Amino acid sequence: MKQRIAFIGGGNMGRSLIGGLIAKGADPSQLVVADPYAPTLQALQAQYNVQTVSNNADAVRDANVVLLAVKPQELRNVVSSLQEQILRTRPLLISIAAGILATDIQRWAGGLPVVRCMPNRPAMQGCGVTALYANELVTEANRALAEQILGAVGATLWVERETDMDTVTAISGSGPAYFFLLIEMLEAAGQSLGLSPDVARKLAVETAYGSGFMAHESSDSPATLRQQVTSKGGTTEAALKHLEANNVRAIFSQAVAAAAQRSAQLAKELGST
Ligand SMILES: NC(=O)C1=CN([C@@H]2O[C@H](COP(=O)(O)OP(=O)(O)OC[C@H]3O[C@@H](n4cnc5c(N)ncnc54)[C@H](OP(=O)(O)O)[C@@H]3O)[C@@H](O)[C@H]2O)C=CC1
Ligand SMILES: O=C(O)[C@@H]1CCC=N1
Repeated sequence: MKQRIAFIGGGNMGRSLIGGLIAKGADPSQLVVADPYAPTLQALQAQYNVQTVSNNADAVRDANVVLLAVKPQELRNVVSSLQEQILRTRPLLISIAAGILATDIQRWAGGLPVVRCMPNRPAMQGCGVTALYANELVTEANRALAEQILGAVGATLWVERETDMDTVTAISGSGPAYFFLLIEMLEAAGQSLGLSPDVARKLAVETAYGSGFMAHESSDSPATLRQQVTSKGGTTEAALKHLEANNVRAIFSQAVAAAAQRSAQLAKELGST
């Protein structure tokens, strides 16, 4: 069957998924995006030639998949206001919202099955990773369809316990921001030690790219790869000793825990009523 995917929300993540799908060969005529902000729609139309509408109901009319890409705070209103229509057409609902439980979305949708997932922004370049969760209402066909869509823009995996989605969000959903911060910090450090901004940026970005690529391709663990860079009595050892002495691991672990806690808190604040 030819898919018709309606994106509700054309912001950062909606755009990343649309861009990634089109780069992987999706036919733009299969994608429609709804967003209240006209310049967002104009930019998506100009860049990807997808159909754009300002009204969510128009977007879902002929869709067999509705991909919910609005902020968690908007999700209940968005889904509830589409309930009557989607109960008639019965599309597969896929939510990428942080925190919000599949059962809550399902209830707001009048009982339709929902695949909850957590992609990340590198989906835009086709190298994202998405963890998916499905409860018992979701059929094998629903699972296969969700996996096909998210799998077009990167790796996919399923988690069996919904509570794991909070951790997933903290690791891979938010994760690109941690790596971007590291790039920013390397760049700033290079500049403060006298490199020009261009040189510092290029060194930081290329190093992140090369390291990520190497970690992806290598059969060695990240720890082994790190050790291979760290010559005894050398420069890397000096840097890593400083980081370890200042509790970099504990700080990082606490930061990731804070993200996971926020995901769980979003579910409580915005759902389950
Ligand atoms: N950013 C990321 O890296 C990731 C985000 N997510 C999840 O994706 C979702 C979207 O995040 P993100 O793209 O960053 O957020 P953005 O704010 O960039 O995008 C959300 C878009 O939805 C639009 N919008 C607001 N209200 C409605 C509505 N009623 N109907 C249709 N569209 C609406 C917004 O318009 P306007 O700006 O005018 O309000 C905006 O363009 C969130 O739930 C987030 O948890 C998941 C993985 C990664
Ligand atoms: O920061 C957020 O809440 C969203 C979810 C994961 C990435 N961005």
